[in-house]
Amino acid sequence: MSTLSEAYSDHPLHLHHIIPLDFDSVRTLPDSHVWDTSDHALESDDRSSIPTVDLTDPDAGKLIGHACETWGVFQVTNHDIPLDLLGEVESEARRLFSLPAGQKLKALRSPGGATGYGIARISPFFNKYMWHEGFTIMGSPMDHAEELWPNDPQRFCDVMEDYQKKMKELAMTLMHLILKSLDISEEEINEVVSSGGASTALQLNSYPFCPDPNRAIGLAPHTDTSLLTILHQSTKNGLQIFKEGVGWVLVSPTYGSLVVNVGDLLHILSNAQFPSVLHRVVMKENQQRLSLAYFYSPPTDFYLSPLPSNSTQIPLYRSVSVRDYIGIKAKNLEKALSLIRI
Ligand SMILES: O=C(O)CCC(=O)C(=O)O
Ligand SMILES: [Fe+2]
Repeated sequence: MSTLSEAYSDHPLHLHHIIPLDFDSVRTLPDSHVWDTSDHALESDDRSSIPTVDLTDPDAGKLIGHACETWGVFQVTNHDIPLDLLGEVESEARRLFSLPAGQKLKALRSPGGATGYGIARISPFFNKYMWHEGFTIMGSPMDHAEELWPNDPQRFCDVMEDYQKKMKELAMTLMHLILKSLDISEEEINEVVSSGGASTALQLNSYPFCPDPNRAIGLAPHTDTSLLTILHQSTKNGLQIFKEGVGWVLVSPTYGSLVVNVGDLLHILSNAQFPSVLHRVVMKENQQRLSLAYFYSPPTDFYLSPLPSNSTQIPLYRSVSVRDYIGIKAKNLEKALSLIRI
């Protein structure tokens, strides 16, 4: 079975699309990082209507299905992820990003690699750089942790592995509820969501203190490639989602709740019933912001097509393997979905 790492190795990046700026060394915003931010403050005050679903609610499945259909994003509470663990992962991420730039570069993602330290994978599609540094983990981060902390790599690994295990369970629970809401049979659900096979990645994101936040962007607008993404944000604002007919809506961090968003693969599976939500990170606060994004997808050799419960409808997308879709997205970014549209 091919892995997510192999899927990314087919699309190597240039080093200038991997190496972050040494954010501590600059006192003014370099021209390379200046964006047109004129619409960043144009936020809808519809924020209170992003649905929040209590996972212990007997109607959780229906509410989640409705949220996926109307918003493509919701917040989830009572998710069983210990708040202490969320705090520990955040503090380990903070410890990592606080290292001197030279130290972080020891764990730099390789050009054909998928894991390690580097800037956002969407960077090659933009002519300016984002005010962002990230660290990608798939399974054990031991190799990179040894480069960062030769004397004490274990603590980081233990926390990250525990978090990925719990996130995977939560992602599977959510996927079951979501697919059930589409009237998919248990058998078909188990084909998509099986504990043995999944492609997952944990992305630690840091948006460092910025000398001129009003002219910078944290993360440019994009959709996630995953089936779904589960996001924890630190206490700082910045994440906005785009809702058709409404505009950009701020998703304020709420203590203890996680943000769940539909990605491209679930959009395809739902035959476009669920929007793959466009989102971005704007620089709203004059302090570092952290987020932890967990991406959940089927195995890379899994073929996705709109699910049979939608067979009364005309399928809007052709069948595509996860690996091939990752390739199409790596080359075409936001045009990827239109390229597999029937
Ligand atoms: O930092 C955030 O709130 C969003 C991160 C994100 O969109 C991503 O990692 O794909
Ligand atoms: Fe994202």
